[in-house]
Amino acid sequence: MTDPTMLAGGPLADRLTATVERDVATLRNHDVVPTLGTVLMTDDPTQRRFMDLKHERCASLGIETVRVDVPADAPAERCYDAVESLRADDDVTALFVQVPLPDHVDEQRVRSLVPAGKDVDCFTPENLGRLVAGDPHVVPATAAAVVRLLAEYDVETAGRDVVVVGRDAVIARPLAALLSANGPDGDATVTLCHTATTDLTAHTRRADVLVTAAGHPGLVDGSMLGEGVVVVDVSATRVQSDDSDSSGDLVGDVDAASAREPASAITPVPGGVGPLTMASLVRNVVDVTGRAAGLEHVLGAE
Ligand SMILES: Nc1nc(=O)c2c([nH]1)NC[C@@H]1CN(c3ccc(C(=O)N[C@@H](CCC(=O)O)C(=O)O)cc3)C=[N+]21
Repeated sequence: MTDPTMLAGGPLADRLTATVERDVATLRNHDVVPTLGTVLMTDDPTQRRFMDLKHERCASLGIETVRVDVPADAPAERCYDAVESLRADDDVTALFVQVPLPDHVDEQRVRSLVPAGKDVDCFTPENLGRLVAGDPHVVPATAAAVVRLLAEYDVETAGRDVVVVGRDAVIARPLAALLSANGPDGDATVTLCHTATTDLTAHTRRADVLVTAAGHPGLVDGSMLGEGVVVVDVSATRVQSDDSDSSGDLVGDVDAASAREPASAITPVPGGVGPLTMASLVRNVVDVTGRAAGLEHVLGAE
């Protein structure tokens, strides 16, 4: 058996990021400063680290940031107020709310508080609706990352069976809409599997392309895969490694060791979808900023 192709996201992410860097400079030459406002409401160190990475990346590209962190046990109003303050701040050109939010926060209310024109994650009802209708204003960073990765490695989607494990509104559902849309990078037959799916293996075994976004390490192993499947693992869960001094390893939902045998291609975790998610997010920051300033035409195509 030949080893599977490694679907590394880094090289494409670097190319995409280079175009973002040029566009930031172009916008600044037009006196427009791309500025990302973020809201994070969690005590989870992994989620905090993801947010740190976003701010570091923005800083390195010349994108300003305004960061609002709310403790996980604070009243929900603190979260709504944070979004409203960034909404009202004219210097903030782009807005990102990291999920998951605590259970006592009404996520649907938060979605409605984000202005569609500042939304960089297809979080608002309007932008989600446009995406499902086939006219996206902005594509969620993670879903965009998966589509870009499949295109980069010439993984055909037309007419093929794509099985997505997950049903959330930031990754799984938008991704299903994109991959089943009429046209390039679409035309797939998409199945969404989730915690109420009775026989997960029956679905994963017949997948041509399997996308996992459940956040459950080990949920899928090699025995659940069909021969030649392309595996895209979106999840990145931090687990304690044997080395108790380390902060732990990032792992996906798929047991990579046993998946190697059947898979024809597989994403590494980390180094697969993650770097492309970051690049897609900063791409969106520049796009919504340019659009709001009427400078869409000066931004370089990717
Ligand atoms: N509304 C919303 N949209 C999101 O897109 C979203 C979110 N909420 N909540 C949290 C997750 C997590 N996320 C990541 C982004 C980049 C990396 C990334 O850059 N990963 C690198 C490095 C990881 C590391 O070194 O820790 C890699 O996988 O190679 C990972 C994870 C976006 N998320």
